[in-house]
Amino acid sequence: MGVLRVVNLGVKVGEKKILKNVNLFIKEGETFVLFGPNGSGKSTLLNALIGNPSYKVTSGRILFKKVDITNLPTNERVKLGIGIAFQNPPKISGVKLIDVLRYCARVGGYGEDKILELAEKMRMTDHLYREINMGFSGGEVKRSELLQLMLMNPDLVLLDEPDSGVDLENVALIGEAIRTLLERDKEEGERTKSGIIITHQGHILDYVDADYAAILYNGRIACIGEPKDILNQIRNHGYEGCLAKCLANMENSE
Ligand SMILES: Nc1ncnc2c1ncn2[C@@H]1O[C@H](COP(=O)(O)OP(=O)(O)OP(=O)(O)O)[C@@H](O)[C@H]1O
Repeated sequence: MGVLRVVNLGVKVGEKKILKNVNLFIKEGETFVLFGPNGSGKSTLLNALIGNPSYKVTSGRILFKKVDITNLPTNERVKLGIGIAFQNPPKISGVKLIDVLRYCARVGGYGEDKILELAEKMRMTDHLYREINMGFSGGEVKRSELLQLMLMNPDLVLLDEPDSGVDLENVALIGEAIRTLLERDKEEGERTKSGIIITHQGHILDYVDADYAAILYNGRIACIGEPKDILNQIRNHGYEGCLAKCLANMENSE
């Protein structure tokens, strides 16, 4: 069953058209990896999926669990089961991490004990009463974002560069957490959680055996394939070379 269907999506930020015609279909239990050059619109796509009002949908539709969410506010999308870990979440003075975690735990149906258990697991116990993201290191920000997601327990997990700027030990911790969040240790047919992971270097792929990947380029999604294969092609041929190869393969198979 399809959990997310994005049809002909166009999105602009301010006056700039970023996404032109994005089409995406994700089944229940599937994890999808999105590559693409800086500024190609990967974060824009995730922001549009979660309903950030700065990202205006100019065309197309977003369907989640068969509900048209294109015009729904973010809190309604969260209630339906979408969660996001931002690349650069805001620092909010006066709001402590624990306050945000309590909101997340309410969404996920968990109590205070689960907050403490997962905070320890994500090594964030010492940060609970600090203002959120204020002075957090890069790795701490990523662990905090994941902790929030773990407490919300969403059905569709949107992860914007969870592995960027993270040291090797933290990549392992984050990788294990994402694997659990996306139920990657369960058998294929038993997974109910789906995800989109944006990554540049692909470190996270050492921990999460994603189902497939694609490149966002020129406002569109192209070059769908096996994640490590696509990553190698990008490494060896660059984005444009990779896209040219994909096009050639498609023509040969027709
Ligand atoms: N609030 C904004 N106002 C103006 N332009 C914006 C805004 N947010 C994003 N953009 C522009 O939209 C384009 C796409 O940005 P986006 O962050 O989606 O790219 P990305 O693929 O995630 O890049 P990266 O790999 O560098 O994180 C960029 O040119 C960016 O400058």
